[in-house]
Amino acid sequence: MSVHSSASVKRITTHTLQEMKHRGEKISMLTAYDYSMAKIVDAAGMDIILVGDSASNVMAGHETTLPITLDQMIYHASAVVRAVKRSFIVVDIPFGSYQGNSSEALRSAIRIMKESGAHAVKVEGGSEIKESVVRILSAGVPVMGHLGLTPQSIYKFGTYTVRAKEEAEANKLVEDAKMLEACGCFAIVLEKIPATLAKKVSEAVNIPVIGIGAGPDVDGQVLVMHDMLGITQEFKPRFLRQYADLQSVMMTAFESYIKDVKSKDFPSPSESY
Ligand SMILES: Nc1nc(=O)c2c([nH]1)NC[C@@H]1CN(c3ccc(C(=O)N[C@@H](CCC(=O)O)C(=O)O)cc3)CN21
Ligand SMILES: CC(C)C(=O)C(=O)O
Ligand SMILES: [Mg+2]
Repeated sequence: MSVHSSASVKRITTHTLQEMKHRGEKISMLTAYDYSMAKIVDAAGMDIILVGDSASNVMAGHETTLPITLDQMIYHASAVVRAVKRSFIVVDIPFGSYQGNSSEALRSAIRIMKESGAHAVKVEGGSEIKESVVRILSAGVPVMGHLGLTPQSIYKFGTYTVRAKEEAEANKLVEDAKMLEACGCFAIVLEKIPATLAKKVSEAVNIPVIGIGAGPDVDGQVLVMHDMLGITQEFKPRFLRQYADLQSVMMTAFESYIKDVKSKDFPSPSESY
């Protein structure tokens, strides 16, 4: 039986991820928003698939993650769930569906779990959202935290610059990470903070810490799929490593197709009935 047949595939769980941290095996995490792409990411052996609210940018063309709705996140998440056999699937709870109201936070988390079949949710922030985190965890839903650059509060900061360079902000971040661990979160994402601070956080908590622009001394790395594939055009922050130039591959394919249609080369007799 092939390792990719459903019967023999061993699912990644929160427990697997915890063990990986303790073994020192780095955790791989990538976003996916649809069935076809998630199927490839899962088959490649990704540990965690994040149905990120970056879908707002990458899928819908919005400037920020704020406009995407809970219904839209559930639509993306259900498509990903249908494709995946092994990866652990985490879904961002979108802006406005959990902040400042723990009952709504619980309702949103339960809708995601029930309607998409995903395995966990992710929320941005520390002490400000503690009640929501506790409430979601009380229902048995695994929660991933997200500290540092938190794009859902971009208008509070005004820029996407590196976070927690000042000592006060760095101290709060460490305290928030400890708080999230104490509440029972199974992992934390750290976005765009100094590598030294990320290392300190990873050592201060026992749960896996996944970085994006947080240096090498964390327990895993996450990137946005379309950025690392070179489909995204303008977005080239320092933390991004581009693993392919799909933009030019796709452009060539589209141009060839147009040419073949115009020249009547396509379809040929063998492509016709
Ligand atoms: N395509 C995409 N990739 C992402 O990584 C991503 C999204 N969208 N949307 C949601 C958040 C927003 N994120 C961001 C956004 C901007 C920077 C950033 O570094 N921007 C500028 C620098 C801005 C500044 O220094 O003021 C850059 O260098 O591109 C990083 C992460 C990460 N997430
Ligand atoms: C960048 C990652 C961590 C994320 O939250 C997203 O893709 O929405
Ligand atoms: Mg996000």
